[in-house]
Amino acid sequence: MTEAKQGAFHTGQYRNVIAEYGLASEQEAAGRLQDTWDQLFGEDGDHAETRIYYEAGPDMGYLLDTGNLDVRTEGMSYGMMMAVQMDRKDIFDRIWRWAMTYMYMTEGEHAGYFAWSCLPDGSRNSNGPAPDGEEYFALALFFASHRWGDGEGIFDYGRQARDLLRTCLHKGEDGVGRPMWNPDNKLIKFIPNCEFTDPSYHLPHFYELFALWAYPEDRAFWREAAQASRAFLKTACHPVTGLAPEYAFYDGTPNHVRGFGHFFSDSYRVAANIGLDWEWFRADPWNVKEANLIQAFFADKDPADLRRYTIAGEPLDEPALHPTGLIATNAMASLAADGPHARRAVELFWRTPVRTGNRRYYDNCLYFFAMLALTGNYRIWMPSGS
Ligand SMILES: O[C@@H]1[C@@H](O)[C@H](O[C@@H]2CO[C@@H](O[C@@H]3CO[C@@H](O)[C@H](O)[C@H]3O)[C@H](O)[C@H]2O)OC[C@H]1O
Repeated sequence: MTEAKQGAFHTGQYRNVIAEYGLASEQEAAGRLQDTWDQLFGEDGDHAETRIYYEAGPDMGYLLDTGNLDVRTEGMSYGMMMAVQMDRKDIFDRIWRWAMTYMYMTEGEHAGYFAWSCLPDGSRNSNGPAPDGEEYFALALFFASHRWGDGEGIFDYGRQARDLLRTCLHKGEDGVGRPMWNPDNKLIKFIPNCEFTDPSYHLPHFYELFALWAYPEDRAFWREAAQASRAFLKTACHPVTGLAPEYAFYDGTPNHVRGFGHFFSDSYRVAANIGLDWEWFRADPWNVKEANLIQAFFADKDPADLRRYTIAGEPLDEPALHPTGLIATNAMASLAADGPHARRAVELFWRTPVRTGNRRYYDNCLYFFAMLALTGNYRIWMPSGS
């Protein structure tokens, strides 16, 4: 196996795996993507059973965690990434305005970050941030800047992204608060006030782009962060099953605090991230091996009986809370996988509908990302003229 490339540049290629596998024509795949969007964003019909996006007044909107009845930076930043990929500036701006109005903190220890959980009326459940939200906000803002151009104030997307990333790295240098990335090992933390991590927060393919577009003094950090996260993931993912825990220490060992040392909801995103990193950068052949391992682990698992697993692969006595999300992320791994299970994982996803019921939010977020990615529509938006 070769070493991960330093400062890899993007491939610029976006496979339509659905069409490639003959599951649908390109036109049918595009139609399914649009239909999925409509179901999640409540367009072209009510879609009360499937939607996760709701308008709030004349110029705002939010994604609701329908299981926890709150609005999370995770979902809001995902919604912005979905909207920019779908060229929906109207919805992007509504979500961003809601986030800046209710979630953005201007005072206290976490000033400059976003409160990770609010009620739909905008009141805060917590004044703490969750770094996965900030990293998705930042890249969605850069893509918006490049796709639509910068506006004024909070709609000066590029500046908002750069300022946010500066806060994420430099917070605490004046003695107040803490950074979201550990300055020494360059790994993202689970929350600023802790010294462990969440493998699913590691997005080296985002950091490669932050290294191009952050303030110049921060770019070297992001290049190193991409390398550090790729190296970290190798330690966190089990060498036989490929499964990662929800929380891990910086050396990759599972952190079992409050039961988060097993393969469960957060962990699913690792497979999707591995796939997209490979699609965008082809930086490290380990992604291919890892995607193959995860898909091999699930090859003999009944999709109707997915469970919580130890990372060694022992099933625990608890069903998966988000089986549709797991099917989606395992399929997205096929962007990298070249093994015998890559096709089956995508076929299973393609015949799985979006989720209904009160736990649908997380599943349907992961489902939409997989639909974007597997139809060749989860793209890097470069600055115009580059
Ligand atoms: O303790 C909180 C911590 O919980 C928070 O993490 C966010 C919530 O969990 C993560 O995703 C969830 C996966 O399980 C599904 O059931 C939920 O619907 C998802 O929201 C999410 O990635 C985290 O941002 O972070 C802040 C800590 O203080």
